[in-house]
Amino acid sequence: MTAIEIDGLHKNYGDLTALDGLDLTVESGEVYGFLGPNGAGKSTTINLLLGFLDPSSGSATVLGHDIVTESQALRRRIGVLPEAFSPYERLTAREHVRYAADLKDVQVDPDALLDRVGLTRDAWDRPAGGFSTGMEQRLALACALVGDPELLILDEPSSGLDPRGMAELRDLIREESADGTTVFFSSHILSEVEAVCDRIGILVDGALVAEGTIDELRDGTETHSPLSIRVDEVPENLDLSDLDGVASVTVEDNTLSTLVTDAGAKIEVIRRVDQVAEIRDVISEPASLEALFDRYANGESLTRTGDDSDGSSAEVTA
Ligand SMILES: Nc1ncnc2c1ncn2[C@@H]1O[C@H](COP(=O)(O)OP(=O)(O)OP(=O)(O)O)[C@@H](O)[C@H]1O
Repeated sequence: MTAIEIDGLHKNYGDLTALDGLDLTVESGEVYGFLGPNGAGKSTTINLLLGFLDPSSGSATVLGHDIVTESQALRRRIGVLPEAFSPYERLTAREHVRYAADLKDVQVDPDALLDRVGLTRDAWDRPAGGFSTGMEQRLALACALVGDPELLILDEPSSGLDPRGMAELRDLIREESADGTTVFFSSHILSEVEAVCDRIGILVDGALVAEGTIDELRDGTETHSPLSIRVDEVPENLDLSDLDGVASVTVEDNTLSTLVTDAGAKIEVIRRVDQVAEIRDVISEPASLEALFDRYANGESLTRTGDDSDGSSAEVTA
């Protein structure tokens, strides 16, 4: 079954096109990471899905409900963590959760939910006006979980959370997913969604530029992976310029650091170096997630390690 079906969605704010014909499908039970740089249109998409905005054109359904004509019915079945959650200053944490339950017309055990999101017991009966950003975010998450929703829509859920809070959030998403809940969450950090998402969609300028598992995204574009080779002594005039797929080479002490596009290029580099020097160690790493995201989101070329200005490394012909 399909949890979210978006078909040619456009949203204009005056002359500005925020969504430019977005097509996207999220299957029931999936954890879908909705990635994009600032201003890509992630929050606009979420606000449209929740019926808070009307599309300029196109259509979408959430749990089978049309987002324009059936938004009230669908909101009862989903849990939402909005981008800018701002608690009622005078209401306590417990009162917030009870209020969220009243809105959905469901029974709730506030203590169990507040405990689950890691809000410490001493904060449960304090007015939320004095909460830190991280506490506010945990409270928002507790409210989103009210009524055991079939679909969780989380807009930048880790903002304001410290590393421990982010790890707990990942655990919570995994638990919800194991229970069969569909999770759709937005972020602009690929490493954050990579740990929990089945699939990732990358939104740029209001349209998807890539979609798939992290491995599919890696296979779908040319990214540069670091390969370092430590040798007994780096020979002078080492020239790798004729090798395909070698983006850059730098030397620091006895280590050659290269950026290469594929496994074939790695092997060629190692062979060439092996002919002229004694190899002591080889370290090969996958392309960084940041590089992968940049590649899709900004079409940016990768940072070249030979650009060091302090003179500690030198560029070799590549
Ligand atoms: N109410 C509005 N009126 C006018 N323009 C808007 C409005 N809301 C959003 N925009 C513009 O629409 C575009 C998409 O914004 P949106 O907030 O959806 O992006 P986003 O991907 O969620 O960004 P961020 O990661 O910064 O939250 C941006 O150019 C933004 O300035």
